[in-house]
Amino acid sequence: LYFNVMENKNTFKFVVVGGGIAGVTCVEQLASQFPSADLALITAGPHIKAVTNFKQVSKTLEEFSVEERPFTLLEEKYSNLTFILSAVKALDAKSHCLETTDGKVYGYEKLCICSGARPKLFTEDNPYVLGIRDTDSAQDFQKRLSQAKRIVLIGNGGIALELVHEVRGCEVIWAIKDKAIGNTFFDAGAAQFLIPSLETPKAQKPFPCKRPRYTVEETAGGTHGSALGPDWHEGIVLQGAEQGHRVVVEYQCEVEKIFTSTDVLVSEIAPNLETVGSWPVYIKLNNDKTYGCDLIVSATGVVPNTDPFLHGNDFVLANDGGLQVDEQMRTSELDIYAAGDVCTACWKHSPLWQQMRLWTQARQMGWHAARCMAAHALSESIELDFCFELFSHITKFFNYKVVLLGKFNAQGLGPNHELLVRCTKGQEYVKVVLSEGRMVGAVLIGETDLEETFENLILNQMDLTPYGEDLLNPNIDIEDYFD
Ligand SMILES: Cc1cc2nc3c(=O)[nH]c(=O)nc-3n(C[C@H](O)[C@H](O)[C@H](O)COP(=O)(O)OP(=O)(O)OC[C@H]3O[C@@H](n4cnc5c(N)ncnc54)[C@H](O)[C@@H]3O)c2cc1C
Ligand SMILES: NC(=O)c1ccc[n+]([C@@H]2O[C@H](COP(=O)([O-])OP(=O)(O)OC[C@H]3O[C@@H](n4cnc5c(N)ncnc54)[C@H](O)[C@@H]3O)[C@@H](O)[C@H]2O)c1
Repeated sequence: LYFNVMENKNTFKFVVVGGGIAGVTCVEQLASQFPSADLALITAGPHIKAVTNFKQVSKTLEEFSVEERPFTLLEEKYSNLTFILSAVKALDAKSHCLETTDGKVYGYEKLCICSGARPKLFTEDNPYVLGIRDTDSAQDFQKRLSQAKRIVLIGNGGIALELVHEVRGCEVIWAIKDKAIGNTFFDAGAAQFLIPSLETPKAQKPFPCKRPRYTVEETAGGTHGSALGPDWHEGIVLQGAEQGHRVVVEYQCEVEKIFTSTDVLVSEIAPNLETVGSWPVYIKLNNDKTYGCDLIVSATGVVPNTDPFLHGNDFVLANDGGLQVDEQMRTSELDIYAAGDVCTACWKHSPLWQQMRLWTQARQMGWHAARCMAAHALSESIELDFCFELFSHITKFFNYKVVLLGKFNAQGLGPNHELLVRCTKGQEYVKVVLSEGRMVGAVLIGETDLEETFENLILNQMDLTPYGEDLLNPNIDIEDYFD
């Protein structure tokens, strides 16, 4: 790729691509660190994601709200920041130039790519299969759900856990590959604790839409801005066509075939079909069950948005399709950094940290990338931030507070670990992962109040062998114990 309009290009000291949490955190940090340098934020939609109410809960645990705001607020705050509302369509890493879909070319001294990720649907181009990613897709889902009597949900991670709890007035067939629900966050024990909540009727509550727009295709076509309705912050109610709430979990199965009754004679493909009705679409699972339904939701993970940046350049990609970054958030191309969902952390991780594509990590990476870009611009160096020492995440599933610390699912530990578990039905589930007597991870569900103490025990790697099972003894005030 060669940009022959080089002499007319606008050049900035720093350019950040993407108005999600990673990009906004990165550009804000740069703007305040270099108040007189020219900076640009290029993003495909008119709204940006802002981190608000940031609270450092403990050394590594953090909580914050995410608000969608018009970009003008950023421009008003930082006089040295230019906001470019367009999508990047090409990059020439050698000449340090970007081209946007409106044909303009911008030069940079240092660039940070924060273009996020998009849903990885288990099947493409099927009008009955949808993914949830942003306001548009969540509202599309809401509309189609309002006419639906039955939906099939594929996937067993964060989105599936949230949806299965929020959808009302519609039967949900939840088909998962695993033996237990919520495999990206929980083990079978925690899943067992949560299962009763699947059937518990709950008060109607809006489903939070947490995602900005994802893709270039949607936004560059000129439709941007139309999707974000006034009720964005109110969330949306996920109500089906009927009353009640029923979830059927189909364990250890995968999708074999999707078909409509016009495709073939349903009875030939699915002789075991229990409910022969006229459904718009049918889904055959490899456990020999077939369900008719109104729509299928694919909550099967994400794929990094790297396409516009790759052609003609030499980025090294990780197995998950992310741009590989080192501990300074540098990609393999000179002066190009990446942060958030688009990148894959390829440095030698601390034994207690792993990457998960989450808000918290998007914020941390955006912030760290900005500090590295700033340091390198001044020919200084910088160390990996402390937040990458220990994985920590606070969230909510099925209305329970959930805290995950370190190797919470004994990831990568092989047989070399033991578990301590304490569980009070309907109230709390506490699991501790120990390796050679040291705490290396924990799952805390409910109001356990243990997060800070456990975080300290994980960080200081104290030998806990002498305490044995007392570690989780509810009659011992563990905080006092370790003071
Ligand atoms: C439904 C849902 C619920 C979630 N819930 C949680 C949760 O409860 N807790 C949690 O920690 N995480 C949650 N996540 C994950 C979290 O939202 C992401 O990890 C995080 O938002 C990633 O931020 P990001 O800035 O890297 O990317 P994104 O937020 O995806 O932002 C990418 C930005 O880049 C722009 N862009 C893309 N391509 C281009 C281009 N070519 N040119 C210009 N701009 C471009 C986009 O318009 C967008 O502004 C959830 C995700 C989903 C989908
Ligand atoms: N509260 C939270 O922390 C929260 C909530 C929602 C989403 N998120 C994040 O948002 C992102 C997207 O969420 P998600 O739930 O789509 O992704 P995820 O990575 O959390 O889960 C993907 C799930 O899909 C399954 N899967 C993958 N391919 C499949 C296939 N072909 N057939 C059947 N199952 C398949 C995986 O086994 C996994 O259970 C993730 O990064 C997630 O961590 C976080």
